[in-house]
Amino acid sequence: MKYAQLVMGPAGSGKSTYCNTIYNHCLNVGRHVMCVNLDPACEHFNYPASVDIRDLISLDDVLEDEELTFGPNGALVFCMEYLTQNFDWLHEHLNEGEDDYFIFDLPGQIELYTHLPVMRQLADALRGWDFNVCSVFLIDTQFVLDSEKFVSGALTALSAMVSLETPHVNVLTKMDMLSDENRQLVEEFLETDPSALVELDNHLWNERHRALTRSIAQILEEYSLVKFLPLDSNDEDSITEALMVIDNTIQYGEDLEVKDRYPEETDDQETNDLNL
Ligand SMILES: Nc1nc2c(ncn2[C@@H]2O[C@H](COP(=O)(O)OP(=O)(O)OP(=O)(O)O)[C@@H](O)[C@H]2O)c(=O)[nH]1
Ligand SMILES: [Mg+2]
Repeated sequence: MKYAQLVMGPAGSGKSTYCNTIYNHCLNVGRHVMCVNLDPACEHFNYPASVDIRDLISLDDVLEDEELTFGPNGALVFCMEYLTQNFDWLHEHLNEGEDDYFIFDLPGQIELYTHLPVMRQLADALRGWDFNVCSVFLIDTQFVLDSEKFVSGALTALSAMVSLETPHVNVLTKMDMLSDENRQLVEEFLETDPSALVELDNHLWNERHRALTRSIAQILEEYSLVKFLPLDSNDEDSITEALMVIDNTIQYGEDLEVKDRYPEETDDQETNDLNL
């Protein structure tokens, strides 16, 4: 088997930073993972990319083409559709071997996940090449502090989950940016459920639409979409914990000894307990 994390989420939610954080963490613990940039519009990222879509097609290629007349969003969709027509290129460049683990940095345009088929086609192609695929949906922690934003972020995550049909993990990014007070609020939220969050908020819109938000919260609970992993990229323990949940979701290392998965942590009882 081979393994793939599809890192998705709204623009600016921290996808490229997450890829870099996981890459560096794995490097530090002696574990081999590879990053793939599939954002044709990106200008900069810090991880070394094993494959970069811009070698196939970049947003600028499309915007500068005299025969194509797209704005930036149409051009991005064009690039992603071009990728789906050139999956052979991707497969050849991944050149994956047994047990290889890839992290895919994806674009932030949300329509790519919610109602265009390209991401589903990518997930299907990877599954066809014997990858275990897991969607890692990133949401900025600020969203959780505001129930309207939370409902909208969670529904987008749900929509991606339903359309991709991959195992799915939600990650709350930028935990390091929270004040102590807000961090406590988020931690309380992680232990409660969305309906409690909706009840807590006395915003005017929410007062008027309480029945609607309550129903939405109920749907989120029924789909078990209430599980959010907090990630503080400055805290190694937080990264280790989030990665462990994602690895379990992706079924990484079920055949490997714990010592091979976490080379420096074989004596760590907590690690062993969590993987039983
Ligand atoms: N403090 C802090 N800032 C973060 C974190 N993750 C991302 N950022 C910042 O948020 C901004 C967006 O991060 P990116 O990683 O580029 O987000 P992205 O989702 O890849 O963005 P797009 O590719 O444009 O959709 C950058 O300024 C990052 O430095 C984090 O964990 N903590
Ligand atoms: Mg990015």
